Amino acid sequence: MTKQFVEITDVQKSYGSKQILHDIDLTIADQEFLALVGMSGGGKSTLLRLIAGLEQPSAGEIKFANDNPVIRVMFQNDRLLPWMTVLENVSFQSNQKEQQTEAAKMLELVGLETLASQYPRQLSGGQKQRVALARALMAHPQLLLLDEPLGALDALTRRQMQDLILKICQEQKLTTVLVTHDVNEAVRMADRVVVIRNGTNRYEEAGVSKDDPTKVAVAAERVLHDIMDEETING
Ligand SMILES: Nc1ncnc2c1ncn2[C@@H]1O[C@H](COP(=O)(O)OP(=O)(O)OP(=O)(O)O)[C@@H](O)[C@H]1O
Repeated sequence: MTKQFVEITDVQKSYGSKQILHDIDLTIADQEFLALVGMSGGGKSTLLRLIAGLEQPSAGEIKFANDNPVIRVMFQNDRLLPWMTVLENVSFQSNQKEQQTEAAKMLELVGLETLASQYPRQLSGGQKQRVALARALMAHPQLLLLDEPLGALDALTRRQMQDLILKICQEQKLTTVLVTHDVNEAVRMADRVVVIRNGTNRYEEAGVSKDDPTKVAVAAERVLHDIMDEETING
């Protein structure tokens, strides 16, 4: 049987009297790559923040298979510190030799070893996101949460980053949750695509062959249709 990593039961989240999420029931398997898609404002980022423990559910529970799992979040905004070099951003400016060696290793993993002494302003958007990824990996997370991390990138860089993230998640045996507006990206990257609709997870699409563009396109169209299918929502 597949090992579970996160079990989300009957979760609800409200801000004041405004209910954002309800009846969220979702299990994420160990080393699974899950994508969350849905209408803008539908609560995807809220769910990610709940999983990250940055916020608490109003009701229900989120349980992890092991105590105190190491979780890191990567956002659309790279959140790099402009006055620090790439290496310092990744090593948290630690002068400890071990920390620096580890940071250099992480930079190599994301293909940026030659840019260690540059400053964020000298980097392209894609390179900055690689630094952000290296920084997230420094903690050796078991769960990597990606909140639209590639949203600001051009199509080609975005595709390269998708491949890099997939490769690293596989190599590092990470459990990953990706929030994205891009349904094609979700279908292409994830083992499972969950649609958040009307405040809950009502629809799931299993991953398709990532190397078959036709299958990806067909599955993406199906997911898109489901996100927008008002009749099904009300029915
Ligand atoms: N701290 C907060 N206080 C009050 N309302 C909030 C707060 N955070 C989010 N919301 C509201 O919750 C709803 C869901 O927001 P969320 O960012 O989770 O959606 P999303 O699906 O990630 O949207 P998008 O795809 O546009 O990023 C929105 O209506 C938003 O205004």
